[in-house]
Amino acid sequence: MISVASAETQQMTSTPNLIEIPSTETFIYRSKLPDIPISNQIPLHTYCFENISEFSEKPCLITGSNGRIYSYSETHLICQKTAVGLSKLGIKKGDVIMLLLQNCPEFIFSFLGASMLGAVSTTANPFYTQAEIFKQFNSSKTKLIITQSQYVDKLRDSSENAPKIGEDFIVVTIDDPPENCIHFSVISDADEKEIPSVSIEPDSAVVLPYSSGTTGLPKGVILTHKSLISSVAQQVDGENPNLYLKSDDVVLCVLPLFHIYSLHSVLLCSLRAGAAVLLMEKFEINSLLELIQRYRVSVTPVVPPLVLALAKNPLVENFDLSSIRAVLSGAAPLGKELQDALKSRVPQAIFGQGYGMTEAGPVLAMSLVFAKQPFSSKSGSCGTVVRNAELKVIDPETGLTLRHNQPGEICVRGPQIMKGYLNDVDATSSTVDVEGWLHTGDIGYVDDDDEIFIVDRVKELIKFKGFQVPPAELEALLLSHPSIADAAVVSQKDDVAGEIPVAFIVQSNGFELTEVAVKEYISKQVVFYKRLHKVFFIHAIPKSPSGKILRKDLRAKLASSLASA
Ligand SMILES: CC(C)(COP(=O)(O)OP(=O)(O)OC[C@H]1O[C@@H](n2cnc3c(N)ncnc32)[C@H](O)[C@@H]1OP(=O)(O)O)[C@@H](O)C(=O)NCCC(=O)NCCSC(=O)/C=C/c1ccc(O)cc1
Repeated sequence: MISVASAETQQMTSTPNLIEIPSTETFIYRSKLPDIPISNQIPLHTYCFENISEFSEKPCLITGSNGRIYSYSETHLICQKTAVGLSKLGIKKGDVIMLLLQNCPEFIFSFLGASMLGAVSTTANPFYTQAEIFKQFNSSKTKLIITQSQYVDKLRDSSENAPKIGEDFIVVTIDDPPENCIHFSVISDADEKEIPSVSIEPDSAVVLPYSSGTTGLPKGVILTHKSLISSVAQQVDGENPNLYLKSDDVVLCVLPLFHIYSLHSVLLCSLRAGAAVLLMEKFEINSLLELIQRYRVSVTPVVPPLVLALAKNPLVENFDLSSIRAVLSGAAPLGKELQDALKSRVPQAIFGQGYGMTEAGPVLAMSLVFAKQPFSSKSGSCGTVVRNAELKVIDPETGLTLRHNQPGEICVRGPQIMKGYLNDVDATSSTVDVEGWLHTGDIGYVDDDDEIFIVDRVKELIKFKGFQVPPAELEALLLSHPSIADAAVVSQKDDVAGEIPVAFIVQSNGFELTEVAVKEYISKQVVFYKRLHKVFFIHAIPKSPSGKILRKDLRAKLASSLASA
């Protein structure tokens, strides 16, 4: 639905002899679903468990690895106990804890327990290197880390001024605790009656994921109680929810909870709706299929590489996937051929895409095929804008809004978007403008049926299997190499991963460097998905007069070298 909103702000002056510029209309897209009242003035945990009396004895969390099932009442109780346990370790309102965990029940107990104290969880990939973990640790001012014992070695930095476990921060492990660490049971066995009473403002942070946004290095994205509640409500609340989840649904949680897609659209949406969440620590096709069959999984939020695995792997034929009623794909574009290939294997399921971005809190658009009273949707579309929000498409040069079918930068506004980047006013103001519009850096258009199609990206970001690879981070590492004079990292299309990072390098005079040496230099310092897949040696990095890397030129170079190969 399109509505013509207030005329764009014009600089009007009272000087009589100035020519008046005709006002320009702003075209704003809204959901086909009506706005709903959203109770976003309460804390996130209260909102998630608000309807718990309707399903308190139903399964809430199912642990795929050992079959342990936690009912809603049990989950709620352990979250409260964990809140008390964390507070006994000194965690209080406004403090940050780091969840360095794969998917497991303790992730949820800790996240919601911290929320109950008004504390904030920063989420991180346990595969991060020591340097990556400590960057986020220092930036977020983490006081306590919850992790698994196998990752504790990475938290021991022997350099002199580095923070030390037990002295400068606390480490809690969910399995046997190594030296100076505390077992999770110490916090989860606390007496829930001792829960401190805290007043939590809707605008206070509850989660702090890291994202590089449209440009630069990873930054802490402040998502508040209000923003996350709004985003969950936009999906699952109202008489005709956009993403209709039922309390007898079993929702697959194989995507990592340390990213906002899974945290929001799998966990929080399921909790609000009373559905069961099936937790898988890591993706492995055989156990995934076994678990879908055993627990009659009905909703599967996925990313395109998982669609590929399910569509192509011959093992799929050996399992009963008839329980799946909905397949939601997000985080990267899903091609029609791939969608159709999986559709032929699970013909009873509805397919659709969601469009999210950490900074957008996260969901901008969701396919209406998932609504309780659904609308049809075209393959390739990533949905229509969520309710209680506005979306516009602007010409990146002029900032003027574009109408149907004209590609431009997608912008979104609503109560769900981030409060801002942590301690980074400049990055915040170049992402969220003074009128509250979040500029995504994605180029797309809205068709005549109000469906959104993403066609390109103005942002630098590379997405490997849905994971963010910020080129600026790899470029900074490359430039720290003594034999590298200049460097640029861009994406190359890839059938399996979607995109892979490749580097263009200018060598310093007189030094000989090999592709293997450059790749090794990077892979030692970064998590697996940021590794370079190819290195090209060139004489100069193409740059604009202001010094900006001309990434489009490099991508074109790449495409032509591939074509001639
Ligand atoms: C499940 C995937 C698709 C595939 O996993 P994989 O096949 O294991 O491949 P990986 O490349 O990830 O793993 C690399 C290696 O790490 C290994 N590994 C891996 N987990 C383990 C392990 N727990 N132990 C031990 N070895 C391991 C794995 O086995 C593998 O080893 P190797 O085969 O030797 O290379 C994985 O890539 C993945 O989770 N990707 C999704 C990332 C993601 O969630 N992104 C979302 C960002 S936020 C966003 O964009 C929001 C959008 C959004 C959109 C819509 C919405 O509604 C809301 C939001």
